[in-house]
Amino acid sequence: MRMTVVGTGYLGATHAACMAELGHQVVGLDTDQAKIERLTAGEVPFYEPGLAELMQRQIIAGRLEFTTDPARAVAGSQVVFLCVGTPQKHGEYAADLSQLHGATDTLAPLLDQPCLVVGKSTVPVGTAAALAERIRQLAPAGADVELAWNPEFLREGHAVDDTLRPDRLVIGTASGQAEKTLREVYAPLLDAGVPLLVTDFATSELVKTAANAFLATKISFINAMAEVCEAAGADVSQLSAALAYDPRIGGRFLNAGLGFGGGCLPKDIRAFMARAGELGADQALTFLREVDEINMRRRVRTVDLAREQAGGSLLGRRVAVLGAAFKPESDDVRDSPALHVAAAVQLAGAHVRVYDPQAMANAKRTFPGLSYAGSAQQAVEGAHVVLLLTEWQEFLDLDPAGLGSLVAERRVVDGRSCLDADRWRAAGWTYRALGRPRQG
Ligand SMILES: NC(=O)c1ccc[n+]([C@@H]2O[C@H](COP(=O)([O-])OP(=O)(O)OC[C@H]3O[C@@H](n4cnc5c(N)ncnc54)[C@H](O)[C@@H]3O)[C@@H](O)[C@H]2O)c1
Ligand SMILES: O=c1ccn([C@@H]2O[C@H](COP(=O)(O)OP(=O)(O)O[C@H]3O[C@H](CO)[C@@H](O)[C@H](O)[C@H]3O)[C@@H](O)[C@H]2O)c(=O)[nH]1
Repeated sequence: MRMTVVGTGYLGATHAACMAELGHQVVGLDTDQAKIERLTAGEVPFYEPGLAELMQRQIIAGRLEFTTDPARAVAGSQVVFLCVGTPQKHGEYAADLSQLHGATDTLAPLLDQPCLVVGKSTVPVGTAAALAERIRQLAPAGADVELAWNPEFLREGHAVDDTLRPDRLVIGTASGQAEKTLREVYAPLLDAGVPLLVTDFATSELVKTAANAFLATKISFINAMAEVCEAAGADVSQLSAALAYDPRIGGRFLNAGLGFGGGCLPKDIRAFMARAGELGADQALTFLREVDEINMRRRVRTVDLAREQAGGSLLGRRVAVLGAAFKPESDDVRDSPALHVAAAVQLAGAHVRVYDPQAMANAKRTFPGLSYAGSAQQAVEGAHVVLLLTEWQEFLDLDPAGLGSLVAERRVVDGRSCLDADRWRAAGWTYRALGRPRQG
């Protein structure tokens, strides 16, 4: 099937390559000329394991191409996926839908043949219904251009696998024809047993925001427990491990630490609250404000721990920050807790040096005022405190004894509770982690 993927960022580039992998003829469209040039050359403009190889294979096979030309992109397409960004509005909780409206206003007038537009971006409930109406008005093919909503659940760092082997597919549509088309698009996945749920527009939009709200709540729940553990002298890592044995609770998304960031969870729970308010259902989601606040307090508490480790003041102290990405296996620094903490520690008067295996370029662009090192070893040289803020495998593999010979003082804050505390203590380090006792 010939299809267009509009927006070739973290979601769209992955989706385009994976649709080609399923055997479709795919054109990726973006307004960013530089991005399209890199993609055309088979270069993925961000770090996502396995994506470059897949993309290059599909380009060579002639199933995948990229363009900035909207008319060329949609010519002859039976399906147009919308994968543009829906960031948080500046200074507000609500989602900024301008990319979505911009893409629709450009593309709909070009749709003069029957086709299916499929929204994948994360949107406030009610967006799809309004967009369907707008597309019908603008498209020369009128009612022959249908809309379906097909939210995406992929995680960065696992994007290819999550797209080719999703837990489920959700399709919001009122049209039997739209469902039939999407069943064809995803036929190899459905044949492999991936569950498909067909809902109305509103439910499909809500499944996505509810899923992210639940995940954020689970993380903030365990981080709230970490606060109590700190007050009571208990250990949140042991608590979480014990809770995980109950299959009704489960151990995933129960890692206490610096909390959630990235281009999805923080902005999605805020947009969800804003939309619920518009619908008069704001009371239903007041707990998400607490979820957000618990999460942001983890960043403040990490700076406090750094200060404690520095002997009461960060002024003039050298602090190494290991990690800049919002999570490992990604170069994404959108709302990165690691960089937030690094900037706050610098603001408190410390000399900060940051290192990340993949996110250096994005970090430098976003926080040009921070200093950066070329390796973990370079970052920790002469440091009074080491902050581990993103749990890259490279950092878990560090030898605490070897690292200890490079620092001025062996003091570490494990912001992700991911290091072997006993091993670090045995190598002479003062080890601190959120929600865990000083010793033991
Ligand atoms: N990143 C993820 O892991 C992920 C996962 C699931 C859902 N989502 C959702 O998917 C959407 C996209 O997220 P992302 O992380 O890929 O964002 P992104 O910012 O990386 O990518 C968006 C892309 O859209 C392009 N764009 C903007 N306006 C355009 C237009 N008019 N025509 C063509 N291209 C245009 C931008 O240049 C950019 O390349 C968001 O709604 C997000 O919430 C993201
Ligand atoms: O136990 C945990 C698990 C995660 N995190 C943090 O939570 C954030 C988000 O992690 P993750 O959900 O793995 O990353 P994303 O790639 O942002 O994926 C989320 O957001 C996407 C965009 O909406 C959805 O598609 C995914 O299903 C959803 O998991 C990161 O900062 C993690 O460090 C924790 O602090 N503790």
